Parts: sequence; C-alpha cells; structure tokens
Amino acid sequence: MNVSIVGSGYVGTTIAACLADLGHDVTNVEIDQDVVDTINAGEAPIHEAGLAERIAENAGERLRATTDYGAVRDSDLTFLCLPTPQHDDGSLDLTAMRAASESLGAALAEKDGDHLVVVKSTVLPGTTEDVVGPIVSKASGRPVGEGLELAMNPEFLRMGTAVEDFLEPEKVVVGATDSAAADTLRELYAPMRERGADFVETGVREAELIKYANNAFLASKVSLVNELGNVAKAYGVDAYEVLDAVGLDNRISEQFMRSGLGWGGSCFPKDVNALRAGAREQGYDPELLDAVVRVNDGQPRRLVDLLSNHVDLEGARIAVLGLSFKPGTDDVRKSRALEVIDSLLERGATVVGYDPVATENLQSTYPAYADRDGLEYAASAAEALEGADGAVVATDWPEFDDLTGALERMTTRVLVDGRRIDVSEADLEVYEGLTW
Ligand SMILES: NC(=O)c1ccc[n+]([C@@H]2O[C@H](COP(=O)([O-])OP(=O)(O)OC[C@H]3O[C@@H](n4cnc5c(N)ncnc54)[C@H](O)[C@@H]3O)[C@@H](O)[C@H]2O)c1
Ligand SMILES: O=c1ccn([C@@H]2O[C@H](COP(=O)(O)OP(=O)(O)O[C@H]3O[C@H](CO)[C@@H](O)[C@H](O)[C@H]3O)[C@@H](O)[C@H]2O)c(=O)[nH]1
Repeated sequence: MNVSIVGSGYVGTTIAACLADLGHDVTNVEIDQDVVDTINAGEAPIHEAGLAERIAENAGERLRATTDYGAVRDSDLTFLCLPTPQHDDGSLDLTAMRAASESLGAALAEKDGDHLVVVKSTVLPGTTEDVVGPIVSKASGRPVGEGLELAMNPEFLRMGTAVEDFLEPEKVVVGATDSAAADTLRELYAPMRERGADFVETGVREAELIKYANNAFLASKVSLVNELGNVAKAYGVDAYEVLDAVGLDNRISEQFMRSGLGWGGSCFPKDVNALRAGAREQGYDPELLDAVVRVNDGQPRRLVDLLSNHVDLEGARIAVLGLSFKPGTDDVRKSRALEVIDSLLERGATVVGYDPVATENLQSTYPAYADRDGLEYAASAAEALEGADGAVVATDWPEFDDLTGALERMTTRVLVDGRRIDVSEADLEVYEGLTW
C-alpha cells in the first residue's frame, strides 16, 4: 500500500520504518526539517532498538520524509501520529491534531480518489469523529462517507521496544466509520495477525477509550504496587518478596510489579491526566485515578527521604544513575530521575548524573538541566560513583546490575535502588542496598 504518516516522532518514525520494511511505500510528513533531513539521510532521529537499520535499509527506496503535505495525495491512507500533550490543567491539548487535520484536508482537496484518515495519536472519545473528521472534511470538501473515511487505531508500543512491539503486538484495535476502512487496516496488519495478534474491531469511540483504559490500568497497577511497597517498608517487611509471591497469581501476573520511583514518560502521566479531566468534563469524579497520581507523585520524595536517613545530604555528593524515564530509550519526558535530582539539589547535595544514552537529550530538551549549579554529568557509572557519598538508581539500565569495581570508588557505599535492578551477588556484598 501507499501510506503517508503525519508526524515523525517516536510513533510516526517507528511505524514508517516498520511498514516500509514490510514492503509498503511510505512517506513521513513532518514539520521539523531536521527530522526530515535525518530520515532522508538514512538515519534514525530517535534512539530505538532496530530502528536505525530499518531506516538505513529503506530510506530513498520505500521510505522518505518531507515537510510538504502534498505528498499525502500519492497515498491511500494517512496515519496521524501527532503529539497530544496536556494543558496545564491536565486536559487534552489538540492543537497539533487540529493544525495537522487542517493541512491534511487542504492537501486532500486536490486529490483524486478516496482517502482513509487513521488517527493513531492517543485521543479522548469523540475526537476522531467530532474534531478530526469535521476539520479534514471542511478543508478537503469531502464529507465523511463520500470519498473520506475515518478510523481510530490506537498504538500500544512501548519506548525502548517500539519496533518489536509494533511488529509483534498482542492486539490491533480498530474502530472505523466504514467496514471497507476496517478491512484496509486488517490487510495492512496481516503480518501482525499472522504472528498471533488479535484484530479487535470496535466502535470509533470505544477504540479511543481502550487506549486510555489500557494505560490507566497499567499506571494504577504500578501505583498500587508502590503503595503496597510503602506499607511493606513501614512494617519493615521485604516488599519484593511480598510482590513476587503475589505476582504468581495468574489473575494478577508478574508484570508491572516493580515498586520504586513510580511511572514517568511521555504517556502515562498525560494520559491518566487527560482521562481524569475528560471524566470530570463528562460529570464523573475519578477518585481512584486521582489517588493513583498522588501516590506516584510522592515516590521520588520518599526515595530521597530514605537516602537522607543514611546520608546527610547537605554538601554530600550523590550519583544519580539513569536519566531516561525507562531503559532502552533516550526519552527523558517526565522522567522520575529529574524529580530526584531537583529534590537532592534542594536539599543541598551536589548531584552527578549518568545515563548510557540520554544525557545529551536531557540537556537539549530541558536546558535548565544543562547548566545548573550543583549538577554535573559523568561519562560512566564508575565516574559518577567516584567519591560519592550516596547513589540512586533512577533507571533500570541493565549495566547497573553489575557495578563491580565501580561501587568501591564511593566514599560511603549507600545505594538506593529505585527500580528493582538485578544486583549481582558480588555487588550486594560491597554496598548497603536500600529498597522499598
Ligand atoms: N511514544 C510512545 O511510546 C507512544 C506510544 C503509543 C501512543 N503514543 C501516542 O502517539 C502520539 C504521538 O506520540 P509521539 O511520542 O510519537 O510524539 P512525538 O512528540 O515524539 O512526535 C510527534 C511529531 O509530530 C510532529 N508534528 C507536530 N505538529 C505537526 C504538524 N502540524 N504536522 C506534521 N508534524 C507535526 C512533531 O514535530 C514531532 O516530530 C501521541 O498521541 C502519543 O500519546 C505514543
Ligand atoms: O513494574 C513497573 C513497570 C513500569 N514502571 C514505570 O512505568 C513507566 C512506563 O513504563 P512502560 O509502560 O514500560 O513504558 P512506556 O513506553 O511509557 O509505555 C506505556 O505507554 C505507551 C504510550 O501510551 C503505551 O503504548 C504502552 O503500552 C505503555 O506500556 C516507566 O517510568 C517505568 O519505569 C514501573 O515503575 N514499574
């Protein structure tokens, strides 16, 4: 198929490279010229396993990028992979969705033949049919059902394993305004279905809500696990032993059972907040989701409190290992490491941050962390731990499982593990490990 993809960030770039790799002809339409140039040069604009080689293989052949919306006219369908951030009050910000829908509609006004617009961004129920549809329709002069069809196809990929998740999902959810549109997507996702993915056809609004329900469920699970971890700590009981046993119950499962610093990233925080704001707008008070956020917000402070019980933070040198919001990515959006750093600096510590890939991205995304009194960066975990009075593991990068040799460089060997890393036996003998 000829596929255009508007928005070439984490989702748009990943699915473009994967669809091109599966044999489709793919064009990314993106407003950021640097991203366009990077893709056309055969390079990946973001760090994701398996992405760079797929872009290198397909760029200039089945994959290209452009800032020109006119390119959508050569495609049969367009995926909208635009950012859907939150306003200050937590509600859903559709600015980019509206702008892109307008540009897409204007381009489609000059296209011959039918077109399918597929919303992949995470949006609240009603957005596809009541916001995107009318804007594209008006700008293109095509009513929905007459040369224009809509579909909502939420994406469940995780950062760090984006390529693998897109190519081998457990489910593909599609809500479409027309059965032929759903069939087009059924065909596009044939390789995923062959690998065992369930193809779930729903209403358009149901597809929109499934995405929020999925993320709300996972974020709530982590907050519950953190609450149980905090209770375990209060009793002086080993939280990990407790949660490991609880996870053996199939109804609960062992996944998303790691207590610690809590959830961050570009999805859970904004999606849970959008759902809370949306529910309130509909007249429902989502008390449980409010508590889920409150528990999560408290975890970085609890971690720093725990460290301060063992190290006088005023004037201390503290290593923060890991800056990205999770391993396998350079994404630092809403990373819990940043709150740990803020809290340590406020309490008078000098902080030495280290991350295998995210330091540069952190400094360009949030310039406040590039040049800040009391904040330094190291080129390795060993360098960060040199002369440190304490350390925090803020991201579960696998390399932190084995800090043999590096821990000996600390002045005081106190390490708070905020991520339940798999510490080697040898390391356990050389430091005082603190966990939830
Ligand atoms: N990142 C994830 O892991 C993930 C997973 C599933 C779903 N989602 C959802 O997918 C959507 C996209 O997320 P993302 O992480 O890829 O966002 P992103 O911020 O990484 O990328 C969005 C891209 O859209 C571009 N853009 C903005 N306005 C544009 C316009 N008018 N025309 C063309 N391009 C424009 C931006 O320059 C940027 O490159 C969001 O709704 C998000 O919630 C994200
Ligand atoms: O047991 C756990 C599991 C996760 N986390 C944290 O939870 C956050 C989110 O982790 P994860 O879900 O692995 O990462 P994301 O890439 O944000 O993926 C989520 O958000 C995406 C965007 O909506 C969805 O597509 C994915 O299905 C959904 O898992 C991270 O800060 C993790 O450190 C924990 O604290 N404990």
